[in-house]
Amino acid sequence: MLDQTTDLRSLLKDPSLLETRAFVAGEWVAADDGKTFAVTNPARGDVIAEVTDLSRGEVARAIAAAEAAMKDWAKRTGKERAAVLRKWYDLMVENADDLATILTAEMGKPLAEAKGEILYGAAFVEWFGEEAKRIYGETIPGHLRDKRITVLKQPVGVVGSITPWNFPNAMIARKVAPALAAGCGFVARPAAETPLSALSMAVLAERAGVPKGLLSVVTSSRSSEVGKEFCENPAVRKLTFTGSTEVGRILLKQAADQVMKCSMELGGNAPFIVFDDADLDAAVEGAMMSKFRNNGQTCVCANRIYVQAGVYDAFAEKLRAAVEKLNVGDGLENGVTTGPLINAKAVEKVEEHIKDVLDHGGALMTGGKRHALGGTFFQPTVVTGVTQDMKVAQEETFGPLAPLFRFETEEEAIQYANDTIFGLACYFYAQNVGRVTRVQEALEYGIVGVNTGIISTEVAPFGGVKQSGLGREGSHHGIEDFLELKYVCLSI
Ligand SMILES: NC(=O)C1=CN([C@@H]2O[C@H](COP(=O)(O)OP(=O)(O)OC[C@H]3O[C@@H](n4cnc5c(N)ncnc54)[C@H](O)[C@@H]3O)[C@@H](O)[C@H]2O)C=CC1
Ligand SMILES: O=C(O)[C@H](O)CS(=O)(=O)O
Repeated sequence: MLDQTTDLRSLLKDPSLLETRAFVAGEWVAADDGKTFAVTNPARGDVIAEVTDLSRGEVARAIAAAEAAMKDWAKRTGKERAAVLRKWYDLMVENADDLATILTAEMGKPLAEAKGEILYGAAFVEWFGEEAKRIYGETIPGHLRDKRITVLKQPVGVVGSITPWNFPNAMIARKVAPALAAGCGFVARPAAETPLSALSMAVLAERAGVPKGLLSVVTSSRSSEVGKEFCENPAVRKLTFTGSTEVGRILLKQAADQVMKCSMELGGNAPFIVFDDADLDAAVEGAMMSKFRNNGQTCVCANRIYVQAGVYDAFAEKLRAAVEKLNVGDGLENGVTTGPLINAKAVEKVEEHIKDVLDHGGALMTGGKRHALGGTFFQPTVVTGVTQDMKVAQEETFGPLAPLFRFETEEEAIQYANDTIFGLACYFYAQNVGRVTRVQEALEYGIVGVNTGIISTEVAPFGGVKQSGLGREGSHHGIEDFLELKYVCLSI
């Protein structure tokens, strides 16, 4: 357990994994002006570390080092790059327990979920290490007898990465792995709430043999300053961002001045549809996993649960029973299924959505209030009688609130589900093959879970349509965004 007297290092098998200095140009550094920012444990509010707080000028140094280091790195063979990534993967797996403890300490998710995230993040490093050996170009039959056409795939250049607090390991891994596999340099700016996970990844990257300067982790509380450096520094040729659509828009506007390649993994508003031919027990299990994973703090969480009229009451009752079995507590405690929310603002968002439902005719089925543990703990909540005009239908709650909407027909469900500016993930439960085919084709989303509430894997393309983002991460598609195509026309 963490508290004022128990230092996080004392919980680790390898205390050297807890780094609080920034990793810049291959060196562990304090800020030039000595500034630091505090990292707190969300379960208790205790400060668990003071981390280097870099300014924009120091970020520029990291970018310059990445540009210099990638000259040799890009010349290495795919197999050579693969060997380094494989070693990094092996070290992540060997140290998974410590990485998970660090992650739970700064983010709050239960240790079992944190361990799952570490292995999920490591899987991207393993996957793209393998992809490094398969960056194939092509030859194209010439358009004239004396012309020979080839297409080369080359690294895009230095990559700037900005990631959120909710998956402080996997969101970086999902970006850095394809970037290094492609031959790029990489500068990561993790969320100020959760920098320790990124720093622990860098400790292991150094041990794995990632060349000095190729990878930097620029910890900073000044997110907009770092974003501007990424968008304005001519050495940066690619920006990869995971976070809210609001911030994604800001970054896209900033990146436009340099016509910079951007990958955007943004907000969601996932519908979860239960048809009357669904396996209800399976649907409840899927809803629980989709809605309450990471305490509802994921961009692919079920944000709206639509249930066909004929099974609405039965589903609602089963869901209530399952929700009331959740065990809310400190993520470092064994058996806890649901940790704290990341901060007070997150609690206020959940309360605002619940109040709006109740003020407009909805009803509380279970939960609804701050948890007796205090702080940012909140009761897992189910509300019923929710309609499309309520806030929770249009905004991402990002917390443990399951709002139930009733619908009559398949057409109505599809219309409601698509009635949003977002298009990241959606889910539905049905068994009729005609319905499954029609619905999966009609839903306007980048990811569709059919009879499952969990879709996260390194082998599939993760990403959204509409205002949920640009590009895809993971799968063999995921490396393309870190490569440029070069067309060579040879006249003989
Ligand atoms: N599509 C996806 O895969 C994911 C989307 N999200 C979305 O992000 C939101 C929650 O995560 P948050 O971290 O609160 O999102 P956020 O968008 O506020 O912050 C994300 C990251 O951007 C940084 N940032 C904020 N303003 C910036 C600026 N002007 N310039 C540069 N960097 C800036 C933050 O410090 C953080 O590191 C939700 O909307 C959620 O759906 C979160 C995780 C995954
Ligand atoms: O940040 C997120 O919410 C993640 O992208 C969700 S997932 O990759 O773990 O599904």
